[in-house]
Amino acid sequence: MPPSSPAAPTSDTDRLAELRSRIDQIDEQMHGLLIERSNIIDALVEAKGTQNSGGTQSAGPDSPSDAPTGAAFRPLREADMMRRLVERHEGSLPMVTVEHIWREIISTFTRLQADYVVHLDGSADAIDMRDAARFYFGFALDLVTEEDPDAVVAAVAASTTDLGVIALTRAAETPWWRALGGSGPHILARLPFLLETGRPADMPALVLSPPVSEPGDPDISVYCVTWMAGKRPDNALAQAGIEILARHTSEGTDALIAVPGDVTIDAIAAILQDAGAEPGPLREVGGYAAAIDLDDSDDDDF
Ligand SMILES: O=C(O)C(=O)C[C@]1(C(=O)O)C=C[C@@H](O)C=C1
Repeated sequence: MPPSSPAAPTSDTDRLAELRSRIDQIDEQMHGLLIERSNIIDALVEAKGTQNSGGTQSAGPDSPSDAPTGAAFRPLREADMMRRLVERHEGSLPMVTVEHIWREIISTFTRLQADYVVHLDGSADAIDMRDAARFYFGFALDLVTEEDPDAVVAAVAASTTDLGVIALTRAAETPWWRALGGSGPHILARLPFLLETGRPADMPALVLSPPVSEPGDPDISVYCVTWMAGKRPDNALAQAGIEILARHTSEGTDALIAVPGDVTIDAIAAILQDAGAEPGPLREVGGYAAAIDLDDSDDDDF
């Protein structure tokens, strides 16, 4: 028998090798771009002044800052970036996967600017809460589970750097939001940001932070308000696009409401008054970027 010679490459194996080589090139480009992005973040950290505020250590990518986390976070900028990703996206890669990759990148670069931990609401389902926190803040971050929403608020209030995540429960056990606002914690974001039926990490939650240095003008402002027990101004509020995020009723009703940015505080008070709810003073306690509903999109690629 003649010695067998190696099989000549078939056109299929050629094609496979060519595609893998193209994937390697793309991976190299992506890696190079991430390295370039991290170099830009180093310069941005200096420009933003989020470096170590006066300690002996110099802060840089290897030594996260002890500057307030609020100085590092730019939630509205993050929302703009996410909107552009949604607009540009096409093809078979699920949009929520793109969101996840970018959340990991942004969280990592935030972590280079401020050293913080995230306090989680232990009264919520532990797996759902952890999924939401990991999806939004990445896998490198320290998570601390607190007993309940009040303990999360207290932990964020006791720190200049830490964040909190509280599950949104319409009928709340306590009016935990009373301690928000002013120099206390603020609501910074609402999760999830991209809405899609069946998406992973879909537990509705609010993110708390120390006051951010440039809060900007959020699409949705969040207010605390009280009204008379037994009154249900839900429909009147809904007609103005106002959502009751959570409420707690004892002698009166304490509510946390989400209000479109163009509705004034006087207009909210008037709606409640007209509905016979006799509201107390309204206090703004934060705001967030409006979510993007992928199910509503005209684009079939989602
Ligand atoms: O733009 C900034 O101010 C940044 O710090 C950069 C960056 C990012 O990685 O793109 C990180 C954190 C902010 O929340 C927003 C964006």
